[in-house]
Amino acid sequence: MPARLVVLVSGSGTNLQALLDACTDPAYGAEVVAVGADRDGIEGLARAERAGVPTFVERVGDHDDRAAWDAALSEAVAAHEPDLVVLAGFMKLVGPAFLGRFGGRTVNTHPALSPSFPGMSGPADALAYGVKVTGCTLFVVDEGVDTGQIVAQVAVPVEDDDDVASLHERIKTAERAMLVDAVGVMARDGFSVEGRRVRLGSRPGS
Ligand SMILES: Nc1nc2c(c(=O)[nH]1)N[C@@H](CN(C=O)c1ccc(C(=O)N[C@@H](CCC(=O)O)C(=O)O)cc1)CN2
Ligand SMILES: NCC(=O)N[C@@H]1O[C@H](COP(=O)([O-])[O-])[C@@H](O)[C@H]1O
Repeated sequence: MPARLVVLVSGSGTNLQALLDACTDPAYGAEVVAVGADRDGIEGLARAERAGVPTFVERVGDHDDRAAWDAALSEAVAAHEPDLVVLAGFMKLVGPAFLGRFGGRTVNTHPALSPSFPGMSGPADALAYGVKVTGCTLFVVDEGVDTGQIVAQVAVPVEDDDDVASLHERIKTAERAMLVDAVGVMARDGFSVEGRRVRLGSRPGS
């Protein structure tokens, strides 16, 4: 049985598209069973619809408070019975209700080499700092901001003439490959977390 993925997005969804494309190969070992978002009208949702994948939207403003939103998001995700939840450009912090249900099996892709440059502007912060190498990180989501245990990282050079857009595009090319590779291994072979360390391929027989 392929692993069931629920993917959460807030924007253009190119990382989601990479997963959708990978999942067309049965050997990949996973299927995207639903795509959720915190806002309407984004290309990420359109990509899911074109692929025939069910979608849902939970907007913070439609709920009494952040905790109610977090609970509603958790319910919407749970309805699709995921094995793994992938935050792929999802620009909201998930909270205690979500992590109580999906903690340890939710991963987020981030456009910087953690623990450097957490938050919503990783490429801009790396450029402003003047680093010569940045990259992308896939990590297991915890209650902090980009503090979870690291599953995979790929380094990306910063070029002298980069602006934020050119640097972010170079990172995103590496990020899509990293995401597809790591999620595929997690889906096929399992993973375990011991302290800060993530071990891939911990399923018996893998
Ligand atoms: N509990 C966690 N949730 C999420 C994490 C995480 O590490 N722990 N990673 C994020 C993605 N992220 C950057 O990597 C990130 C996303 C959003 C924010 C943030 O402050 N968002 C604001 C709203 C901004 C907006 O709507 O445009 C908010 O949540 O109120 C910081 C970091 C995925 N979630
Ligand atoms: N802090 C979260 C964050 O910065 N996320 C980043 O948003 C982009 C989404 O691209 P996509 O919508 O084309 O997949 C990705 O680079 C992702 O890492």
